[in-house]
Amino acid sequence: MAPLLDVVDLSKSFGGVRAVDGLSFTVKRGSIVGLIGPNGSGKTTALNLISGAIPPRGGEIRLDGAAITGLKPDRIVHRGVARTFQLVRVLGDLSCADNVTAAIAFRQHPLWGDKARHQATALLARVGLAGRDAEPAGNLTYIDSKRLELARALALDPKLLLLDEWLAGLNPTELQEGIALIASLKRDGLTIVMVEHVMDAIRSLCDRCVVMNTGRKIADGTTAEVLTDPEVVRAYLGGADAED
Ligand SMILES: Nc1ncnc2c1ncn2[C@@H]1O[C@H](COP(=O)(O)OP(=O)(O)OP(=O)(O)O)[C@@H](O)[C@H]1O
Repeated sequence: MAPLLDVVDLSKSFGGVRAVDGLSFTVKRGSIVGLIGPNGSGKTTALNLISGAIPPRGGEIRLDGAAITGLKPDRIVHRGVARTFQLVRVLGDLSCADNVTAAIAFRQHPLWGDKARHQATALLARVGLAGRDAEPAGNLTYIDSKRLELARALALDPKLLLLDEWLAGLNPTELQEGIALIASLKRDGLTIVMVEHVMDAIRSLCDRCVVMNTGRKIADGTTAEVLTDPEVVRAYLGGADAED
């Protein structure tokens, strides 16, 4: 079967910095791929290119066989890509339910009124925020604001979910809950690309990993293969960037 996501020779420079330099990889439908590498290796830039936040200098991105390269973020959402951000983005003055209904209005086939509210309630429950509909988002703890941001991404009804360090900064108990939640999204059929430094999460969730260093791909394979690759160990796992 054709891959859900096909990234071909993608490039982006900022001034003289080649943030993403000839990056190619594919993501099979229903799989979780980890995008890993040291700080500044180009991972977030790659997510920004796939989600349309910034246009690439060169290369192509195909979703379900159709090019999405250079489309505006709202068009890419409509094609089926949603994301979370490294620094959580929720609307702090609005209730949790209103945060999710606002996102539902941006999907390709929006829902309104009661239908949107019911869907928001279900999505909040899905991410572990059952019964929290009326709570102001600004009152949430760090993990709960991450859960809410995930509900907002799911509200866009994606085929492909991009997670930018969604598991960063969680305590050990929260981390296990977060890993279980992401695993349950995969069981529901979602395809996921996750930028992550938390090695426990990468080991337990990712079918494959793509490793970047200074904008280039240095390894691509099953998680077990990649994490024992001598070049990966030298560039990343031996350094201080990976978290146990
Ligand atoms: N908007 C920008 N303007 C200028 N340089 C940028 C910009 N965004 C990223 N860069 C540079 O591009 C390179 C790749 O950055 P990027 O944030 O993609 O790396 P990363 O692998 O996600 O890092 P981290 O793990 O720290 O989040 C870095 O050298 C960074 O300084």
